[in-house]
Amino acid sequence: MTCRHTNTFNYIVSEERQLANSEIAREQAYVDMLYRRLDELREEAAQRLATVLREHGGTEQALIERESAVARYADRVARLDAAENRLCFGRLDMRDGRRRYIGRIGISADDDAGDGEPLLLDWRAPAARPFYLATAAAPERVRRRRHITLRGRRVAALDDELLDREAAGAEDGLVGEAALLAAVNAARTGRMQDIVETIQAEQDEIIRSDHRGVLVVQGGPGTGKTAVALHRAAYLLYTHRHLASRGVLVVGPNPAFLRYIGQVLPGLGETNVLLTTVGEMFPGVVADRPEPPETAEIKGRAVMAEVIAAAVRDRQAPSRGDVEIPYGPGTLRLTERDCLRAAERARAGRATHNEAGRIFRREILDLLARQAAERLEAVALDEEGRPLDGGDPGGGLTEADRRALLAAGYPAELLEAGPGPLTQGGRETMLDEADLAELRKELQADPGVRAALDELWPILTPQRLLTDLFADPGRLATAAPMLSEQERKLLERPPGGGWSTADVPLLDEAAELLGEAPRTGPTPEEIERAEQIAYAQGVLDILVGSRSSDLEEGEEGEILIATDVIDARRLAERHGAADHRTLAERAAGDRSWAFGHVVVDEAQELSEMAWRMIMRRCPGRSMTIVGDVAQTGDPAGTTSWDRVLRPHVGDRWRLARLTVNYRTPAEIMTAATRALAATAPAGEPEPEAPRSVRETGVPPWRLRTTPEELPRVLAECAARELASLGEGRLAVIVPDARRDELGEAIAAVVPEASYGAVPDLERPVVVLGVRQAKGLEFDSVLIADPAAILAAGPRGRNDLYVAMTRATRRLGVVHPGPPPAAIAAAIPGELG
Ligand SMILES: Nc1ncnc2c1ncn2[C@@H]1O[C@H](COP(=O)(O)OP(=O)(O)OP(=O)(O)O)[C@@H](O)[C@H]1O
Repeated sequence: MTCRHTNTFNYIVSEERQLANSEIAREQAYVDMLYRRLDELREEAAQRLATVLREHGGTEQALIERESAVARYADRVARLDAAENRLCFGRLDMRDGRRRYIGRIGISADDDAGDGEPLLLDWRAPAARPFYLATAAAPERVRRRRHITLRGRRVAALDDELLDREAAGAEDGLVGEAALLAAVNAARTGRMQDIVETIQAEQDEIIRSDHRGVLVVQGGPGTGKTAVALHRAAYLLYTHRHLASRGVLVVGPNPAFLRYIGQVLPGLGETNVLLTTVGEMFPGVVADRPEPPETAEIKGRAVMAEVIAAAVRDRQAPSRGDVEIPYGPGTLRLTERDCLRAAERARAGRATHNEAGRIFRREILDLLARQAAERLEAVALDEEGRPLDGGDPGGGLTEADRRALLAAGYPAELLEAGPGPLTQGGRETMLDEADLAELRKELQADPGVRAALDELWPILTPQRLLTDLFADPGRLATAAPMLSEQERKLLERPPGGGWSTADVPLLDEAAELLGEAPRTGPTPEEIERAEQIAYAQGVLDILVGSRSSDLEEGEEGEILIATDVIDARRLAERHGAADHRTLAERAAGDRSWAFGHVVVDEAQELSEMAWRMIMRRCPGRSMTIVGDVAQTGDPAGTTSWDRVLRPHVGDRWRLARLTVNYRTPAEIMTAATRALAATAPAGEPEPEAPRSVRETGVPPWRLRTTPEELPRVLAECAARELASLGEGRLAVIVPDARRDELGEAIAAVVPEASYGAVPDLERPVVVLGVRQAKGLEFDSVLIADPAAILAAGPRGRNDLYVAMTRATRRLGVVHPGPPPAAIAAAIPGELG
């Protein structure tokens, strides 16, 4: 399918014609009025914000109200600022003669009245919907749809479609062809743009879907999956305002991609959104450790959940025979049965490992305390149970006992006379409950006992669990008998060296089972809070000091002063305890944050373990999942939506499809599909290629070189492409393993080139490893050494397909030696 211009009228504006064109002048007047109103609203919101920021004091309730007003007005200011660029982009002329202007936000003449005809409709409002849906075949009471192009605050062009059947004769469903073509043909900037002006009907359907559960959007390259997912997030935040308090999580494939899409939602005025990669989802962990793909693949398997659970269990009173603990002058003994029984009790409540550990330790300390108590008595009583110096056993220890016990190394506190006798073995003992509690405390502080307890049921952080597991083949063998020896070998590694992306879902899984580890020291927040309280105390001291110096001696104060009604803690709360972090910042630091909606982009890349982690972030299972199983590059990634989703939502998910490619011209799309088909394993169905929205008449090309010459030839090609590109961006996509080497060679010839772990996508040239190119797009793409991309792993063919479909205009391939079959099939002729 290609665009036609049957029923559109374009008003192309040059400086001279602009004034002459009465239509444009009329629209300009309307747009001027909208911007005046926008300025007024901004001014109002900024003033309100400034006023609440100036307020202080008052009750706790007033503080809370003030905080929420600050957040509300700051949000409003951000929204109004975001609307500046292309405030209004459309007009609908309805059959009944009414007009609706469509824009980035809704604006009415009187903001407080809330009724009356709006001056501008938010693109997400139901009344704006015909702008995206109306066609000549189904005009939805629309007579004319007008696209208004603004440059700054000036109307630069108008593009009209008349939606009556006679004028139209159109039935292929593309809406606003001229505006759409202008958008898809525009030079790329390295940052994704929003598509509010040209959303197509099949996309609108998904963006506004009222499906509350899991919505999967499957579509080929360039069909707007990312764009649709982001616009859906903006739509949901607008339509269901309560979502803003839980926020929306967007999970993308890599940091470069997040930067690429990073401004779309703020540009739509939505800020309660956290963008993240899987590797960034465990607070406090930076997942930058490289790892062989085979290891990552094993770590991504669902069975690793069982491995982690077994690894945790293996740390709970492992049966290693009786335990002897040196204590005081003797030894305490725990039998294996004692330990197992305590472990059973600890596990009975289905508590997390660290919570259950508290129960286990209490049980064991009880046992040890009783043993120690018996030993105490043995020292203090003769064989018949009589006190050594004739004292009364029920009445506590005599002075002589005390001296003997102190000399034997028993703590002095225990030898204080307790409140009453304790029965042990049917007879009264010298020690009562308070003594036993004291003994427990002593035991707990004893290094020998602590070491034994740590061995039997250590307090574990996820990091410690995984470090110990991977560092110890014995532990691995116990926890992962379902893996082969060779697979376990791939998991082994010495402690230290940081974390890989595939470790992150395992850490998260472990955190679920372990629960919070009791902290040994204060958190930075607690330290800050203590400082706030100390400061507040200082303020109170000054107040009290000055107040008392005003009073005569003995005079009672009648005037209420601060300390009469408030203490330091509450004063600190009033002035410093408000959490000023944005919702996204708070959510990013909190592993247990439950998001209102989760968007997963390039979802085919996620491993089964990563899905488990993401599902935990969204207990309500309100999700938009977008991806393309034909683009799966990660060996642990998805080949079937049903397979990955079934364990989490059964069959309660819906599939929507996108079929039109807005990025890749037909010539390139055909080549990419041929390359994919040429490498298809036997029995795999023909890949379904999305229909490109346009042809460019520029065929992809390929050039043969030698392995030695590749860096030089590639750099020369990059320089040539850049020169012919003018505005726009060029990507050189290379095998992952050669990214830096080839990046350096290219940068030596083309100094504008950026490469590295997080390259600057706004530079004219960027060199990317093939996995970094996921989800991105460029005006021109050069692919280097396709054979190495294909050979890099089991999903090499998908990676090559992704690389080929990143281009919006031109594609070239440079291959050392003969082309691999996929490239020969895709691009038959070689450049001379
Ligand atoms: N309705 C539209 N109007 C204008 N541009 C659009 C429209 N839909 C998509 N596009 C553009 O098409 C390009 C591809 O969109 P997007 O990146 O969302 O596709 P995708 O399906 O996620 O691609 P891939 O899976 O290959 O990464 C983007 O430049 C996007 O802005």
